[in-house]
Amino acid sequence: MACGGVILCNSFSFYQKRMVMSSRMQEKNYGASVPHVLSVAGSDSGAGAGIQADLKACAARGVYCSTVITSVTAQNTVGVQAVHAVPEDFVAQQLKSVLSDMQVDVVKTGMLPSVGVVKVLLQSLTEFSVRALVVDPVMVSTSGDVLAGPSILSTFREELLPMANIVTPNIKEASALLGGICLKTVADMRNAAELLHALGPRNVLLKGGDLPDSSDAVDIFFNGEHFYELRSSRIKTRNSHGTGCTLASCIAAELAKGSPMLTAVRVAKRYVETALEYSKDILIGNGIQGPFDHLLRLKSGSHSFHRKDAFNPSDLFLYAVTDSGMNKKWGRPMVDAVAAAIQGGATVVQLRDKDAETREFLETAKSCLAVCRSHGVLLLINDRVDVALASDADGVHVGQSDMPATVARTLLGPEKIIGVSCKTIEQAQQAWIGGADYIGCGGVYSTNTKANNPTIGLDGLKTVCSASKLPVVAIGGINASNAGTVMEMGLPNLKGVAVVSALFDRENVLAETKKLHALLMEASSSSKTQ
Ligand SMILES: Nc1ncnc2c1ncn2[C@@H]1O[C@H](COP(=O)(O)OP(=O)(O)O)[C@@H](O)[C@H]1O
Ligand SMILES: Cc1ncc(COP(=O)(O)O)c(N)n1
Ligand SMILES: [Mg+2]
Repeated sequence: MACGGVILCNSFSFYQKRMVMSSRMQEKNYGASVPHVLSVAGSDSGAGAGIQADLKACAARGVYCSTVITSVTAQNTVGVQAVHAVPEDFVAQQLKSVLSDMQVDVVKTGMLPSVGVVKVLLQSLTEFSVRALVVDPVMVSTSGDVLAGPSILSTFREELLPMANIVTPNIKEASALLGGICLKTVADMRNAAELLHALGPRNVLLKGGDLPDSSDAVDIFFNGEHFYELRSSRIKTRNSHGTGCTLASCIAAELAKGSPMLTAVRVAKRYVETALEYSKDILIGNGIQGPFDHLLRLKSGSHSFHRKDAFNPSDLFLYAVTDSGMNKKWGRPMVDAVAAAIQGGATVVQLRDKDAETREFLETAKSCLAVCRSHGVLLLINDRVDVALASDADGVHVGQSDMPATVARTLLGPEKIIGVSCKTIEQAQQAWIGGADYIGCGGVYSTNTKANNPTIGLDGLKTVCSASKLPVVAIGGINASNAGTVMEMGLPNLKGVAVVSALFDRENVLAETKKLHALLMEASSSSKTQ
């Protein structure tokens, strides 16, 4: 029986090395090491598969990925146009550079174009210990182009597979490794997985993405004792280029985080399925097989929806905060009220609904967002970071007992807008440190929309505005009778007023918004001339 996986051969020295290294680093206070996968694979210029897929998969799974490039392919969604192998001694140099310096947890292999490259890799693995080796025995691209010829097969079988903690062939690769046997059914796949296991890898995952006539995507996992049939529905999409590379990288990433093998495989399969489902309609390239979006960020067709500019403090000028109770009372859907406020001159809308069920809130957010986007007006969501993310609204507004701005910023990313309700200088300072874009300051006057909310008055507003490093919108009991007074004070950083009842607890939202807008225009021009 062969060695049976890197972990058994080298685990002691790995842990020893890691302990010495990390204590040295900690002494110097450089911080904690992170899970790390080294991908040894080919470059795909179209970036759907190969090294590029591995980098994206590891990034998506929260694992650092270093890369040793074995081959450079000129490739796109049509196929592989040319292959340029990296000289073997240069592959060796890359391996040495990475492994002699960085603490690699798991090595994942993809395209290994020659016997020499496999030998160089195996040599490095004897010099530098890692916890696990994931082998994706890439041979032929889905487009049918050869990435590693049949001369590689015996080295794979006799030298690489025995070192692997897991090998992840697709149907064609399994067939080639087993001398050309025919794989047509799940039963054939089980049989092949067992035969492959006998070659020495600790675990086998035989991927069935290309199994003919299967309505499910079925993979067979075999650990030498048990078979597991991993099934998911087959997603109808052309965008499946790089699924194999991604699956293997994700397995490596999960192993690097410390997951057991079967868990890593299950997570990886679920991840590929999720990414394919998300990306099923995106269009990149004109060939038959497109790449998918590993980071679940590319929104198909949504670019026409995007607002023109980043946050501009003058957007706070007339800030409409909705109230579902008021709109119900007046018998109008939220989206109509929002449309009327925008037509009347509202410059930003905040969707505030403390009672709605999540599904209903999300639907409302999506329909209001469509209206806001078509008018170039920002839509913020009160409190619910999840709803802001799910609807792709422009940001959130959080109160002092909601999610802290700094946590919301981590979840929402750098470009979403975050507003924080503040009553004091300290809270305003904290909002700034937490990465907020503006603060809402109040209640300036007393209001029915918020119970037990002490007012800070115009003096409190002035105190906070003077100290704030962020633009401020005044809130709380503001209406047509007092908005002028607030704006005419000409307070530093005060960019506008936020209004609830004065717009939405009225019969005619359009008329009320227009009135308030006109009044604010007049007040701000008179404060400028003072
Ligand atoms: N259309 C699909 N829907 C869902 N999962 C898929 C689909 N195509 C492939 N997969 C999954 O993606 C992974 C990679 O499989 P496969 O495409 O067979 O590998 P390769 O890219 O190496 O040919 C497997 O887990 C497989 O089940
Ligand atoms: C550099 C490189 N590595 C691997 C693959 C396999 O990916 P797929 O099976 O999705 O074509 C590829 N096409 N190119
Ligand atoms: Mg493949």
